[in-house]
Amino acid sequence: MDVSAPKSRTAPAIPPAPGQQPQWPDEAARDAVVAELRAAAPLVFAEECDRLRDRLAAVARGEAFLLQGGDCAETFRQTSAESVGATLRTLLQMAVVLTYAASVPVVKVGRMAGQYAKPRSAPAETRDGVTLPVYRGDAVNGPEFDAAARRPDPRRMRRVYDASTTTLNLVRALTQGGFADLHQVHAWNRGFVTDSPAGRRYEELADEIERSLLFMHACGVAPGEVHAAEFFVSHEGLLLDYENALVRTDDRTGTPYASSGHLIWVGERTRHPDGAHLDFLRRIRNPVAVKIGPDAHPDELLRYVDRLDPDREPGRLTFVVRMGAERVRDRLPRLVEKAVADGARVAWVCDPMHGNTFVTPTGHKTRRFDVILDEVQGFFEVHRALGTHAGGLHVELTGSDVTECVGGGSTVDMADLPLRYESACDPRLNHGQSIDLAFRAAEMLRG
Ligand SMILES: O=C[C@H](O)[C@H](O)COP(=O)(O)O
Ligand SMILES: C=C(OP(=O)(O)O)C(=O)O
Repeated sequence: MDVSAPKSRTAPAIPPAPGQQPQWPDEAARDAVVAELRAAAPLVFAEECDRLRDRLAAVARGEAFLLQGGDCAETFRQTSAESVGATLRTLLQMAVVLTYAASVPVVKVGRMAGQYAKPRSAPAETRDGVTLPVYRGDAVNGPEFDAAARRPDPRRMRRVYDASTTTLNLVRALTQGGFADLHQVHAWNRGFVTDSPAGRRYEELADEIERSLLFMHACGVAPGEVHAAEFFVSHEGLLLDYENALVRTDDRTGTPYASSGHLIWVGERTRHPDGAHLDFLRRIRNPVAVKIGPDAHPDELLRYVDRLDPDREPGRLTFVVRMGAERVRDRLPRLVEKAVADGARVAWVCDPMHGNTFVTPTGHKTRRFDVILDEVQGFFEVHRALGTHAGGLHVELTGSDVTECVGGGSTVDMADLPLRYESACDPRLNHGQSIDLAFRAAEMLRG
């Protein structure tokens, strides 16, 4: 069990994350749900988590690239075969673009089957003079702006478990049952807009892949390897009642694992090195990640390494950097340098979404595609200059043609935002923008 005492380090004091846990109004109901979850079957298994740790070790060593993506906030309403299938297809398409165009193995991880709880900047929101608690994700309350919906309801944690079970069932069936077969590379694009530059580029690449597969078959190479895709799920480990209730001990080793998802991360707002969320990560053997914002101090990163990865084991710890395009070139180098000098063997991944959000005069939270791309570019530049590996991308995206981020392959502009703004929380890249980003990132990776 990973509970070694951290070595002492100095780090600036950051206030402990206040208020990101719901105040459940009905404690007896909370206890009853927690008891149910404690008795429930695990959603993921220790062996699968170990396999992902091995894959992420390759990322940390510079031999592979992580693609992690999905909704900002999953919702119960969208737990459907159509929605899960569209997100999965988008991620498979992006992975194929990155693999083929940059010739690196891509580790595929969804922000799926558990991404139902959201940290928020403010505890309440006001509309037309009425103030209500903020929406904290379907795990806690409802998005509708009325007092009953916004009241935290612990029974929602049971629904998270059920929705995650359904999503995982779909993911497992789709990735193992022929849907993810590389021969379907054209079919993955069916139903999506193909007359955009990114869509056309994808179709060309799919033609090339088909020709390569035919060539391989003609040479007698067995097609078995391309029939299924290895796919993992991840979410922010925010709601500690839920996460603790789903910890299971691995029979093989007696070690605790989070059974709520393969990879669990702690977000920018709850990453206090002495806080309860870090302590949760410290107690589980899954691969774990910490989001790193622009104000992170190098000493803090060393504390994360000491706490979460005392054995400096590649694959155990990933830093997901989300600085904002304006700051990444300036602030990331000293963090990477210090961590490397300390012997950390972490994977470095870029989240180009969370540092680049702004609200339009119409009240839509959005992000500009060019700015997202600029942060990715800055992230690559920093790693190239330091001789370290730009290990992956962490993005909020969906397989639908929503209009939530502006610019990019499918040219959504500000005036389009109200047309299909469907996110329950932050703006996501739509299908075309996601494919566009994959092509651009592949160029950077190849370069
Ligand atoms: O994913 C997102 C977070 O919950 C979000 O960025 C916080 O958003 P807020 O600033 O609207 O609360
Ligand atoms: C809230 C999130 O990110 P961050 O913690 O980086 O703000 C998120 O990824 O959903």
